[in-house]
Amino acid sequence: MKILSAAQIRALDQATIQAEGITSVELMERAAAAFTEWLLEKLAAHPQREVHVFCGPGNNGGDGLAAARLLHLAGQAVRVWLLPAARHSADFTANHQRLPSEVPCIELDAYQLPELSSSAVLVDALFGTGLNRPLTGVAAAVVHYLNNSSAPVVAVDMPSGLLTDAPQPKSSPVVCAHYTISFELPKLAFLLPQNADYVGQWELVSIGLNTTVIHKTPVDNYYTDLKLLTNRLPARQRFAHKGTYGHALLLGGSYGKIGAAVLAAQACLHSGVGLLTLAVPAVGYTVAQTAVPEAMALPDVGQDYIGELPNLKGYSVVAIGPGLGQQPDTLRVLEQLLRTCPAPLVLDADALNLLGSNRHLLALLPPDTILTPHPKEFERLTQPAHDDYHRLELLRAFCARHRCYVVLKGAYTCIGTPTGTLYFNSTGNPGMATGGSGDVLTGVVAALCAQGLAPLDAALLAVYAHGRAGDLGAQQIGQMGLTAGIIAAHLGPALEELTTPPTF
Ligand SMILES: NC(=O)C1=CN([C@@H]2O[C@H](COP(=O)(O)OP(=O)(O)OC[C@H]3O[C@@H](n4cnc5c(N)ncnc54)[C@H](OP(=O)(O)O)[C@@H]3O)[C@@H](O)[C@H]2O)[C@@H](O)CC1
Ligand SMILES: [K+]
Repeated sequence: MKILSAAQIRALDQATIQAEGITSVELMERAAAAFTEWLLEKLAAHPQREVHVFCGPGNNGGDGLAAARLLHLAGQAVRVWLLPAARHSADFTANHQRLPSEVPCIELDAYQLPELSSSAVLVDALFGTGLNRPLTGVAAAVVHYLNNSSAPVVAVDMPSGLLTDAPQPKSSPVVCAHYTISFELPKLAFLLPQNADYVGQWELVSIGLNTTVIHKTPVDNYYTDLKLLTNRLPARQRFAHKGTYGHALLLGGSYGKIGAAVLAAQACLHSGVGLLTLAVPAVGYTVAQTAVPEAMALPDVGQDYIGELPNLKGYSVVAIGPGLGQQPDTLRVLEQLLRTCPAPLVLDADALNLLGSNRHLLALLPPDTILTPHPKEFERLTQPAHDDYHRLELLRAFCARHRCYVVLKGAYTCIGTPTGTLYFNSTGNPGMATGGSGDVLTGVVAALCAQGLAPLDAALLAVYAHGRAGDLGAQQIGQMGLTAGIIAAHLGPALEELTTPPTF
């Protein structure tokens, strides 16, 4: 799915109106109907709750007015509160006029805001994608009022006060919605941790915006869904043998952290790799042979940490990092690897920390290398970010400069590419915030690279499948009970869902 800017969304609305020969009020009606349908479904179990719709002066307020009418027509108790304004949009006015006279519609007074019961449901239709400056005056007072209410708040399209694709000034109040019901496509603001308290749980409802125009709109940001991943993962071939699916070399583990290497290895094997060699320090040899008998174990000369680079001949990918430690000898191994690796390279965890504390080595990164940092590891490679938007700028610059792919891990893991396009992942859950989860991801990325996938495809599919495996695991034992091992165990079904079946 594409992620459009506020300006592009406006243009798309206009293009849809033109292409379909409808009026903008008719498009607004679709938006209001989709929102109302969502809300009525939520209210089905609590039909006695009164809905209070807070409307601003633009089309977001128009959506609110139209939704209030539709809720009333559906038999729902509803009340409208209007923000005082000098000007209103044409579609606001049209829907204001269409509001049945039985629906109470009252202008808000900052000094006398209504007292609402906690059983009420509050709809925030103050401002949407047209916000162009911080909220002040009555609008700011209403936002504070909504945020202090004990009733649930449902935002129409955007929580009011939040900008669609840029950070809002610190002084600007923003509605903290419990739910945000947004139209057609996700907004960048929804995907960043700094906005989590504003956006709450977000959902998309379709209003039939023109697919041809969406297809033609150039964007820098994508939200990775199943459709975007179609045809990227080939089905396994009938006459395949283990050589068909590549040979991965995984270097990791140190005293006390052999488990990280083991988890990465298990994930790699669950992700379709043909052969796996697991290079660990001597202390981990028996562990590796026992825990992952499917892999060939390669004991290092170092007892507690890796101190020597194995012969790299014959491998289709090399991954290094899980549980690696940051010993000087290991740093030398990493440098030698960067200088000599003939195969695609995946760097994670301590391999990234070693790079972060020896930044001159970044110049040695082979093009198309995949790095899988969490935000702290990424900052060690670049600089501290002022906020989540700045971090995305740093990500773009880093990937362009080093011609690499960076998998920036988080709730919506973001894959940066050398061309500047960012891909935000849509799968996964908070249960995956647990030790070893990242090691599992490294194993999946390595396995897909070993199978000959291009780095972008490998990164996109691995991140999606890893999240999906976490979701499947959580369905069975809940988010609290999720462990990295359980994520690894669900990779098979997750990847199966992504596999392209043979054409009929
Ligand atoms: N047909 C369509 O296009 C569809 C659009 N849809 C809906 O429209 C929404 C976008 O509507 P929109 O563009 O009218 O913007 P919106 O967010 O309502 O606010 C703009 C108004 O607020 C004002 N204003 C701005 N900032 C302000 C501030 N800080 N403090 C005070 N005032 C401020 C600004 O006026 P200004 O004062 O700048 O002249 C203007 O009057 C979108 O989110 C979706 O919900 C759907 O129905 C689908 C079909
Ligand atoms: K809103």
